[in-house]
Amino acid sequence: MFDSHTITAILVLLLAARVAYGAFVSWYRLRHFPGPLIAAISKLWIVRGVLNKTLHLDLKRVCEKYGSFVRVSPNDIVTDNLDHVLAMSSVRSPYGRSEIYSNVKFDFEMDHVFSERNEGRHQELRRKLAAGYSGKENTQLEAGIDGQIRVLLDLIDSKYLYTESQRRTLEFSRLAQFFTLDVITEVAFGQAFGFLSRDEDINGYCHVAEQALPIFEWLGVFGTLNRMIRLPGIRNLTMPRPTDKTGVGMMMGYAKKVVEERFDSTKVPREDMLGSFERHGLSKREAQTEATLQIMAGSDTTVTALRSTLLFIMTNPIIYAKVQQELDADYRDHPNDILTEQGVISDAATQRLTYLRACIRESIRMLPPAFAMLQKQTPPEGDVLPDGRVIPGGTRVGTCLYGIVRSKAIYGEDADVYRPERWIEAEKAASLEPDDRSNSSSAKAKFRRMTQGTDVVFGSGRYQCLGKTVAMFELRKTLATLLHRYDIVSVNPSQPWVSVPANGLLLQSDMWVKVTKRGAK
Ligand code: HEM
Repeated sequence: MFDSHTITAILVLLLAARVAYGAFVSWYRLRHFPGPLIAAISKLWIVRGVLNKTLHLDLKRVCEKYGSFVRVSPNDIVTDNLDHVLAMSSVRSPYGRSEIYSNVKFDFEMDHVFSERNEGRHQELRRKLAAGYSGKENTQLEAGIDGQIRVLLDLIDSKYLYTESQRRTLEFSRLAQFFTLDVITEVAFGQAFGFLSRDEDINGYCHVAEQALPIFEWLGVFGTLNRMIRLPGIRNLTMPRPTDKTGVGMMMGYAKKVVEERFDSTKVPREDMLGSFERHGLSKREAQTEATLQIMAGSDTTVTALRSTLLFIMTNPIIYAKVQQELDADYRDHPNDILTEQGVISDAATQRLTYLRACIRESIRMLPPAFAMLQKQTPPEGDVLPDGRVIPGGTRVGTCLYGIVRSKAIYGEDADVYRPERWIEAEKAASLEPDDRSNSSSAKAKFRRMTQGTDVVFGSGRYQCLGKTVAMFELRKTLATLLHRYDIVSVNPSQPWVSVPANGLLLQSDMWVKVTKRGAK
């Protein structure tokens, strides 16, 4: 018989063979896709990026090094190929959503439109939601947003202006967070939660939501862990509930209460977003989940765009001067219709502010507020790339967003520079040219490509962000009003803010500014 040493040696050999076999199988599946060696056999490469908070930049770096389709984990490919990214989400694409979308499900009884992986139900949900989100059936959208901008202005005027007698500074990132939460609750429920009017993080909501983001990020990397916390028996302890006093649960409770009041068969639906959802057949239960999703999807994203556009403008004196000149000229030329009843710059007026709109677009390009890979999944039969390589069925293919928005091929040699003028120049050149779709190097094609590359920050095709219209509407009006009314400068130019990636979003803090009121222009 074998002695104990021999048995141990055999066991070690068997174990080593099992590990080697596992590594081989793992590598073999996507062997024709280059990438960091460690990524072929484990998720360690992604884990390192998450730990260092550099994953979005690491992805760009590997796409530059290995080509447009790079393997970043045993079953993950990432691409900076804009055409492929658009094709994966197009209406007729055979790709579907990968399981990472299930990670954003917060109500364990029901998927919302962002977590739904069943294509039929996803389409059905979008059909019920689209009109409400588009603003067409929401006659109160502008007035609702104006009301919150008014609260913001009054708060700044009364508490945060820097004057000769009161040398006060403002931590803008915090106020901006309160503002976007109030706007989105106003838009979603027809009544703002009231963060701004109390100038307070009610029940520590923002704090808890911020703390949760890194946890969600890890759950996204380790899908098994994520499935575990949703198991019956465990989920009651780990998942948010409408009875919670803070965090997502608090918003679920608020949504439940408002929807209960609103979805009453004896009442005629209002002309707002919830009313539109009801008219298009969304059930009461679905409306509660969708309204909570709006808060999750629409606040952290829009607030980053608001803060970053302000940051880019106030730290570029030449750009800042041009923005204010444009605003002042519009004020002089249209004194009677630039402001709404609430003293906010009207949406119609913001359409005339070409330069400001270019600034917003350029900020979204430079610092996309949401940059997770948002992996789609190949159909069971796989996909064949134009170069003949086969991506096997069930492979996750993610977007390398920084590789697209900072692409020199699309945006030119100065792709890393904040230059709003690029949009105005490109649009003008495109408008001077006859339409010729066959010419891919034409000014028209170049402008279209730039637009597609930046629009992809909102996703595309059948998965495109439903809140894009609302977000852009809010950004245009808020920035135009703030920059017309105030001079805003950074208190600490060597570190104007702290901005940290978490779960594919950016979290900012310590954005201290000095706000002074501008005279009549
Ligand atoms: C600058 C602000 C925003 C950015 C950058 C952004 C970005 C995105 C992205 C990247 C997606 C996913 C696309 C995909 O799955 O491929 C998405 C989906 C979504 N967003 Fe936004 N978003 C923003 C603002 C908003 C706002 C304000 C709302 C709500 C009013 C909102 C509601 C949604 C919803 C409901 C979805 C799910 C769409 C679906 O699954 O079909 N977003 N957004």
